[in-house]
Amino acid sequence: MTDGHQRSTDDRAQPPDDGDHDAEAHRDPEDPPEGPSPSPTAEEVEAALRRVRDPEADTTVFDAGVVEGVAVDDGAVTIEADLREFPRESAEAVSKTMVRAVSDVPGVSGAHVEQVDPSPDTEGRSAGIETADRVIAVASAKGGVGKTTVATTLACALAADGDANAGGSDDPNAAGDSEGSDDPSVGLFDADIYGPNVPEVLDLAGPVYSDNDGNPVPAETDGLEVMSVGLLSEGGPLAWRGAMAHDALSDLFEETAWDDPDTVVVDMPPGTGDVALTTLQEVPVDGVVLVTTPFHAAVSDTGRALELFEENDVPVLGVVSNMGEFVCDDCGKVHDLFGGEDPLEALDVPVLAELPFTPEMQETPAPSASSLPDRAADLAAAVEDRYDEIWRVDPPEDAVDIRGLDPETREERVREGFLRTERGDECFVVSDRDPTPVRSFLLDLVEADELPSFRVKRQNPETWYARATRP
Ligand SMILES: Nc1ncnc2c1ncn2[C@@H]1O[C@H](COP(=O)(O)OP(=O)(O)OP(=O)(O)O)[C@@H](O)[C@H]1O
Repeated sequence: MTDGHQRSTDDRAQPPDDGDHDAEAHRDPEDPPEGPSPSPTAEEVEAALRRVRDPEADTTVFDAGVVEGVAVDDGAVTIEADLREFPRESAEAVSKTMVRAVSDVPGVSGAHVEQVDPSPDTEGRSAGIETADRVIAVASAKGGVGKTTVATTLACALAADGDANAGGSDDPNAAGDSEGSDDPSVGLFDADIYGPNVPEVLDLAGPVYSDNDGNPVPAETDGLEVMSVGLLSEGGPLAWRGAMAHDALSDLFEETAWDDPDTVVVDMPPGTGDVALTTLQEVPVDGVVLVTTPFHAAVSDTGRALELFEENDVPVLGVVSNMGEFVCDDCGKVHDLFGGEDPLEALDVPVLAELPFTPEMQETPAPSASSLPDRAADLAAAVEDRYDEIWRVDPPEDAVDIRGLDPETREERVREGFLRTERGDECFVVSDRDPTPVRSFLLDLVEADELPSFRVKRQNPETWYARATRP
């Protein structure tokens, strides 16, 4: 991860403005070796960089102003460069060529490129996924069923909807960006650390900048903020396991500096393994969208994933049935790819969308209403409706409000409220912090092993609702 914001380029070595340094960088190969070469000077390294051409301009990377500084520390070279103007592939190629050129300088033990001048928009951010007003996870029991496709499409459609409302509605209470500006209000977090494909799907590349506190700032595409280990790992395959994966993901959840998003969509790791469980334990997920193909084996695995979410008190918003049919280009006929009865009915959750197999869904989505297929907007609308059905509840008049109270009084109020609730009815608690621990308190109180239901919802970082049904 780069930390360009914390780096000063004022003290960078100034490139020489004559050609003598080329000669300095080239030692005579006939000279007898004198043991390990000493660390080169910044000028020697710069001389090597002066031979690297800018593929976008008829000049060198130095003359084009791409290289902004060079630091040499005991043979380790840091090339400070501004590659933002290059298309992704060219940026990678230029980086590699610069590193190669520098590595040939005697005495260089290693070299890497650091992006300077981070995006200016790093002020006023807050770290941690809980700064989002709501978190929607997209999960699947099996790999390859279209989870990432659905997560990116959903995030783009929600962002496009926010933009449309922010820019085009006269209604100051319109949904979308609560500030009424066109600032990004939707984030996409790629938690699929074993196959972080989101950057590829959205055609995004690193480097990842950091804010003034050193926290990673999401990349941005047309107002959609995106964080992914794929942006941090330079695209190499990730072979993280167990604790390492857990730590990496936890850090990224805690440290990513978002710009006050209304919604963060999380592309979950496939399946119900350790990393998926970590996500559930560490992230306040307000609802999950399950993706499956309508094939009976995939659907029965999806049923197990559904149970996992329910056990963790995460409401299932519904299921997306993906790639169950395709529309023939020639005859226009819809072909059912799996046939037989629809096994999704057995899941007993709303079907939010049935997406056919279509090249349209393989295109790079963008958070723009004009470029997204109608079915993307329909999916977002179905998710919003279902979310509203579950969560947009006003606290009842007799809700137990424990905001701002000391711990003892909080306990007392919750005890009174719960014992006052009829058996089978819901007790509603409003808190200023995560009220999850209330659950075990209530279980002890009524000496039960389980509550018929217990749901926690963060309305915003200062207001949480808990709804507990009395057994
Ligand atoms: N409705 C669709 N129509 C056509 N192609 C699709 C559709 N949905 C997904 N695909 C394609 O199927 C492939 C797998 O999709 P995707 O990467 O979204 O699955 P995934 O469940 O996230 O996979 P993984 O488990 O590897 O993370 C991709 O090439 C994607 O473009």
